[in-house]
Amino acid sequence: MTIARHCFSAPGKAFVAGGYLVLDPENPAFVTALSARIYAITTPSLSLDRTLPTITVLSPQFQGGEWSYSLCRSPTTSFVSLSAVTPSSRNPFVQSAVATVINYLSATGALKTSVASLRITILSDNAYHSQPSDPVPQFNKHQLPIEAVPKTGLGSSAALTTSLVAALLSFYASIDPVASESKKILHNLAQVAHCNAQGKVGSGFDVACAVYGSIVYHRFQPSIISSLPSAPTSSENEPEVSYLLSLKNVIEVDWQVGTDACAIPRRLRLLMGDVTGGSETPAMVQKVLRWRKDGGQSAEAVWTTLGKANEKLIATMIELGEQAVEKPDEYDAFVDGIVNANTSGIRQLGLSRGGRTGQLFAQAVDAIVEIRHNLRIMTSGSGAQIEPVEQTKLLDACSVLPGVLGGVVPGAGGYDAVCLIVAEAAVDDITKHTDGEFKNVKWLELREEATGVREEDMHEIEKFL
Ligand SMILES: Nc1ncnc2c1ncn2[C@@H]1O[C@H](COP(=O)(O)OP(=O)(O)OP(=O)(O)O)[C@@H](O)[C@H]1O
Ligand SMILES: C[C@@](O)(CCOP(=O)(O)O)CC(=O)O
Repeated sequence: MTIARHCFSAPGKAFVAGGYLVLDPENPAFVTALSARIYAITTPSLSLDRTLPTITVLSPQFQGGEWSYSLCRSPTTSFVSLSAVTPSSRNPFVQSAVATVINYLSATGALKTSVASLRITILSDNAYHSQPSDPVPQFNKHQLPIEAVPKTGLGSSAALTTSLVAALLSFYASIDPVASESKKILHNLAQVAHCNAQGKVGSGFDVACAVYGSIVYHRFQPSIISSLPSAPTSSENEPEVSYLLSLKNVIEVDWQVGTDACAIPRRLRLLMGDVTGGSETPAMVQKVLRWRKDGGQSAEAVWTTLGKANEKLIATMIELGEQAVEKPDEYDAFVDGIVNANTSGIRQLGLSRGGRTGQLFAQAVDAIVEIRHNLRIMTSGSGAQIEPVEQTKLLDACSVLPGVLGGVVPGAGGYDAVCLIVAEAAVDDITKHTDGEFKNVKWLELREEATGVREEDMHEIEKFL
């Protein structure tokens, strides 16, 4: 008998524009999906003779990467409780993904009465975690538990949760999780599971990007998730029934999230520079929100102007993408000309020639300058180090390199990374800069890959198992 194995993968993210403002559902954020992915491979168990089916998630790249849960379904309420077979090692994201999907499927009636056991193997691209400087194999193995391996900030928990939810939906409900009609359910389940595991309701841009790929994101109202009761921990009929009902409602209702596709236009590249440092996002969010609340009209004016600059960058990227398709000659001629020009040179060229394409390039440069200007006002006003002085120097140094349209501190900002938009043909020369202003930068081999969750060809993956 051949075992039907499947593999679903989801990408990491770069949060290019819209940090903080995205917490208001009306504001857009530009989030691009990256070439770094997390893969979840299902292997069904052949033995169906267990009284309690188990779901085992293995993450063989990390020490102790095995989390196993026995499932027990209440015959009266259909609530499924999980008991950890490996209680000493906890993985909140794995546990939450399993509990949320299985209970949702139990609530809808899609979960069969005799549930088969399942093993899911996780593989994650090396880019998610810091690697030693010597060459490492693809899917490198670490000698430490997952929580102890330093992260690079690409949204590993969102990609993990999304690929796991996709694998579980496919196996237990024969749902094709990557079909466009199922993506809403996949997205909502992954958001609920991710928020529960994180213990907070964030804006959800990382999960949305893992599902939909590169997008203009508008968040959901946080009350959608915060209104969901916590999963009952002792077996009592009434809370179990009401939990399942609420879960089903929350997953199936329209969250009105914005997930329109928006990618970096062809022949341009997103270039990420890792800057060794770290930032505490929740503390920064608190400072920014306090500054906005206490800052009166002047803070509100900065918030609004920054929002307009974000919208301008997004609209420009969308229109440039259209130009690249509809006016390929004009577009290509202009892109050929910017490889030797720096940020202000590209702006000049754009204003003096290049037709609509040139105007759009100049507009992109301006939008990035305006975003950075307002982020710096927010930095000094709030005390949150969004674009700290060191990052200002680095971004300014980047903008005098040929082929650089501009760059920002991604996400919440801080000392983690810089994110540049550059001409593809200039990448090799830009990444040669590793001294002086660039001495703390590690140029990453990542690129944008706009696709969200997808099913992989098992033949390609098999060799890594
Ligand atoms: N390959 C993996 N295997 C198992 N668990 C993983 C894997 N990758 C991530 N996780 C889970 O996600 C947790 C990391 O989540 P966390 O939110 O701290 O990081 P992140 O999503 O990468 O953050 P950031 O938003 O800064 O990019 C790990 O401790 C682990 O529980
Ligand atoms: C500040 C914020 O808008 C972005 C945080 O992004 P990151 O964790 O730095 O990738 C918070 C959020 O969107 O949840």
